[in-house]
Amino acid sequence: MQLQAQLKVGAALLLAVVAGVSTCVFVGYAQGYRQSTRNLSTLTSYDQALKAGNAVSAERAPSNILLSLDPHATTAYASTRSAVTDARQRTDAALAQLDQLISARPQASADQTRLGRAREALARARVAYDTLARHAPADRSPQDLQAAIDELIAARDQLDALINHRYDEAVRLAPDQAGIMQMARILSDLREYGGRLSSTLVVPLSTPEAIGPTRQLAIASLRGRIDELHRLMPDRVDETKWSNQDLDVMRTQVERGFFSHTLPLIDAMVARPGMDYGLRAAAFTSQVLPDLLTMEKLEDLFMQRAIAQVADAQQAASRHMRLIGGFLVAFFVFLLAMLRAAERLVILPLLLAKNEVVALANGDLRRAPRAGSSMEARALHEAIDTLRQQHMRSMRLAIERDELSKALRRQAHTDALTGLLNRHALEEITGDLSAEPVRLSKGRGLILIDVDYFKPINDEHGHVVGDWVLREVAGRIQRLVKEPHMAFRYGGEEFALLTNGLSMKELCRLAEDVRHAISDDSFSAPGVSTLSVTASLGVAKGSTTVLTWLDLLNTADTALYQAKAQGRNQLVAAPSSADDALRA
Ligand SMILES: Nc1nc2c(ncn2[C@@H]2O[C@H](COP(=O)(O)OP(=O)(O)OP(=O)(O)O)[C@@H](O)[C@H]2O)c(=O)[nH]1
Repeated sequence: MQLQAQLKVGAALLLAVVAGVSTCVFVGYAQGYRQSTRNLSTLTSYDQALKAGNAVSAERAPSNILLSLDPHATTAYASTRSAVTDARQRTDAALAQLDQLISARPQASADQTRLGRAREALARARVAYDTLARHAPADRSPQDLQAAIDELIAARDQLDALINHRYDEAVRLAPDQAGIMQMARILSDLREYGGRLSSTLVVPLSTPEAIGPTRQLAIASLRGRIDELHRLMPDRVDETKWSNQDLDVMRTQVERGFFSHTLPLIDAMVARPGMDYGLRAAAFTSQVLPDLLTMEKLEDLFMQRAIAQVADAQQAASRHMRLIGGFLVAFFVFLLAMLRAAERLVILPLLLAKNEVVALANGDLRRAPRAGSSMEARALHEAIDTLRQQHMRSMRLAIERDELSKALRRQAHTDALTGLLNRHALEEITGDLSAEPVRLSKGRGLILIDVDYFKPINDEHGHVVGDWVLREVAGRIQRLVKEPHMAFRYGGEEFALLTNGLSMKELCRLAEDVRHAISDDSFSAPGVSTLSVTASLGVAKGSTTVLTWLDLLNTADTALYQAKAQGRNQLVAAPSSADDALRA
């Protein structure tokens, strides 16, 4: 596999492993996020149920005050009426918000039924209150007053069922928050029971009338329940890790207000003999209300803390998810950048270096484009440069060797005196004449040229002049020979002219030209004024009877011998066969 492909596979595997591990961690955080989102939703709907309960409880105080006021005589009535309207609006808004929250939850129908019942009871209670409020205080019977209060309590009871259900679900889904939710529940119940307790005194205080045994029993039951919840409170607060300065301050206010002021006040009023309670209903309710609201605030503070903690957990999970997502993207980008860098810094330089080496091996000595500036890439390029230099040296040596061998070959085939090809060169063409005869093409022709009476030239003028004459003769022959014909010094004062493609007639014409070239112009060798030189020529051509090189040489030699014998300075052409003669 190529390095590039290997890198890509490696990067893909690495990415898969990192993505796998990150996904596992991501899934963990995603579950945490989902869990905290669900917890948040559960806590929010539980909190809203408590708020709706508190709103219904809170509606009772101005409503009860209203029932102690004269609709015609007091300005207090109008302001209380307005407070009732505000309280009802707050209740309706809280119930509407609760409705919205629970309808978004799974299996909402049971809670919606409970909410519907609470609304119906609330509507009945409001009608009862409004009817009574229109009458003068003297026309309001204690029974009707109690009935209206009971109807409002019934509305709160309907909500209690819903609060219980929200509480159960919240504890089931978010057991971590169970302590705080229970604490909020206790405070909500305390606020409600405290409100109910003070409501039990509204009728006696408004009418006024004595607290009868049934009411005594109800008051005792509520006091018992309140004491029980009060006993539970410290444990719950200690168990939770929610205690901090704000909560402690408010908790102290609740203790000082509700438990040390309101309850003793109620106890004292209940304990008073006769119908002189010391306080009218409106004043009593106004005194009690702030302590109840402090409890409501404490409960709200607990819930807000719980919600804030879950929201923190949700945000932390979301932050971690984003962090992992970001890490994955960054890692992917990093891998991509590494791959690119590897391509640019390693693979591309390697590929280009490979191409350069291949080109070098194919004889291309040019410097190819290169990439990479790393130490390793530079070392590779230096190695290629060294290779190139060695390659150039070897090529130079090869060329020199080739030229040398060509020169040697030329030298071996050249006659040193005349510069013509020598006999050895002729034998390269004819082959070894003493060995197996080599067949000859019919187009081949041979002219043997022998200088006449050369020995006397040597003898008379010396060898230097003899050499000079030989060179001059060779020059005159060479000037007449054109490609593809070739001239040789055959030996001593004898020359050979090997032709190709000439007819016998053309061959004879060439031989005649050679003879004239030697004999027509006298030679003026150094130290010798004029010197007449002639030559005898024997001409032969490949034919049906002259089949081999040996035949051709022998035939030309015989013809030359004949020319010498016939008086020299002439040419003799070896006779051809009849067919050949015809073609010639
Ligand atoms: N100067 C010189 N003489 C050479 C060379 N090679 C051969 N000779 C001489 O050439 C002469 C040849 O003489 P012969 O064979 O008797 O022939 P010729 O004198 O030319 O007589 P014919 O061929 O019969 O006309 C000899 O004296 C050789 O020494 C050479 O390279 N230089």
